[in-house]
Amino acid sequence: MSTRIGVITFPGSLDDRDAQRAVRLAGAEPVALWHGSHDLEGVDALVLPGGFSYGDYLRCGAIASLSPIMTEVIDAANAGMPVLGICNGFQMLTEAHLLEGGLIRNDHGSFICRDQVLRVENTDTAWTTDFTGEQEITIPLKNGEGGFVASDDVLDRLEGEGRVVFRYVDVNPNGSLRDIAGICNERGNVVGLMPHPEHATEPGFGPDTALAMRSGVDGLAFFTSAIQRTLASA
Ligand SMILES: NC(=O)CC[C@H](N)C(=O)O
Repeated sequence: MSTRIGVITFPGSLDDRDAQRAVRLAGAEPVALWHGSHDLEGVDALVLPGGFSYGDYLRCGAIASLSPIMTEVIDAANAGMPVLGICNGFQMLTEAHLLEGGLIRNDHGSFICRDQVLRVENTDTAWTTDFTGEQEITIPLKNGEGGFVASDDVLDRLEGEGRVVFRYVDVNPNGSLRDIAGICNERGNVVGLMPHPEHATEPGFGPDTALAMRSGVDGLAFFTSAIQRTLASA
């Protein structure tokens, strides 16, 4: 039986279909879940996708983090289920306090869209075991509120505990403190990042490989990692 990975659609989600496709390309079964439901339909892992939930009103992800299904997401995350928040999904995970810190407006004040190089600094999380340590990957970045902020204490703790999972390389595109692109919770089952792995899973449809000199499918390993994790704990 294949791993079933749920992708939650919120009002204003944009990348839910791409996330479902990435799950399928990685070899798992995508399960479409709705924010207004209280049923995770027995999935083995969860993706909170990118987009503009509730039109980014209040703060990006703030209203969606109060959706009915988030009660179940929080319970599942606390029980150890692999949960990945991508961009708007990362914003929701910080708003729901499943991840520390917060995301604020890019320091240059504009929406940004680019192929971004990241360094994978923790390969022990549920979503990164298929990377090698210090591996540099290129995946798309597209957001208006991607600046990661936290107090010095929290930043020191995240770094000290190896919970900075991804760091921006070459360019810091948004003013994120300490070049942080993504983090995980203490257990390593909940991961959030601003760039978009689901958009780099299919040759010819991801980053500009001529420019990046890379495969263009660096995002696939997020999903294959989660599949390995769910099979290992089955
Ligand atoms: N791609 C996204 O998920 C964007 C998230 C959010 N709407 C922002 O602009 O910051």
